Amino acid sequence: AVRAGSVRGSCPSREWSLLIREIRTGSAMDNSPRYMSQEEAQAVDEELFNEYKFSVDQLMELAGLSCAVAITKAYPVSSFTSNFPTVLVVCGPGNNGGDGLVCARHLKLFGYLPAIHYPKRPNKTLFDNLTTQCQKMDIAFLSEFPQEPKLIDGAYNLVVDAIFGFSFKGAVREPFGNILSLLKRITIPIASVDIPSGIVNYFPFLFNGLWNVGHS
Ligand SMILES: NC(=O)C1=CN([C@@H]2O[C@H](COP(=O)(O)OP(=O)(O)OC[C@H]3O[C@@H](n4cnc5c(N)ncnc54)[C@H](OP(=O)(O)O)[C@@H]3O)[C@@H](O)[C@H]2O)[C@H](O)CC1
Repeated sequence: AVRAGSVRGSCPSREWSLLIREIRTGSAMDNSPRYMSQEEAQAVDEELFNEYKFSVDQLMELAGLSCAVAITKAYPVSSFTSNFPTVLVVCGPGNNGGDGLVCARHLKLFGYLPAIHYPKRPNKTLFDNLTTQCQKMDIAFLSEFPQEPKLIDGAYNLVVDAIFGFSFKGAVREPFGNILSLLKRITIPIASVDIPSGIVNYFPFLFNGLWNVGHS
């Protein structure tokens, strides 16, 4: 459901080589994620929607909850050095962003202090409702993204990247280009929902048709 890592320009080579090995083998280590092709993922989607009658709301709730649970294991509140377990959740314009809204809600229930940046909101009831639910839980929405990496490092313990999932393509458009370039320069960890945003641009030859099956 969630990948710990980053889209940093100077990511440690060991992290990248592990990632590449996982992608190539699909099972490099115990507990490593499995991967399927984009076509296989679409076929699973079709089956879940058409044959098993799941709704997108259901799948998104499971995805967001799974991400929040994964974060409690990878980044427990007790591991933070700050007294305030703040987390910045950055949500994109598609369903990956919806996963992030659900994740933020569950993080709050798990004792974290999430804040959300959601700069491009789709005009759909599903996303309006998820936004309302977060607001009703007193989760702050930041209208502006902090423009200095040190401001993010100083105010938060973790960033949840729910910007782009498997429908990202092409050169990144604003305001997300600016956001990704700032996230490359922060030092706190980034937990990515489904796949690290922007990583396709780093390894297009690897990501041609390969996607994490753990996203839902
Ligand atoms: N399959 C499942 O079981 C579930 C998956 N979930 C999650 O949903 C995402 C995939 O969601 P989708 O909406 O298809 O895609 P994204 O979240 O990646 O967002 C697509 C939008 O992003 C914008 N976009 C695309 N490329 C760029 C770019 N280069 N620059 C800027 N913006 C870009 C674009 O929006 P526009 O408004 O700009 O047109 C796309 O529409 C999957 O990864 C899972 O995380 C669900 O939770 C349900 C279950």
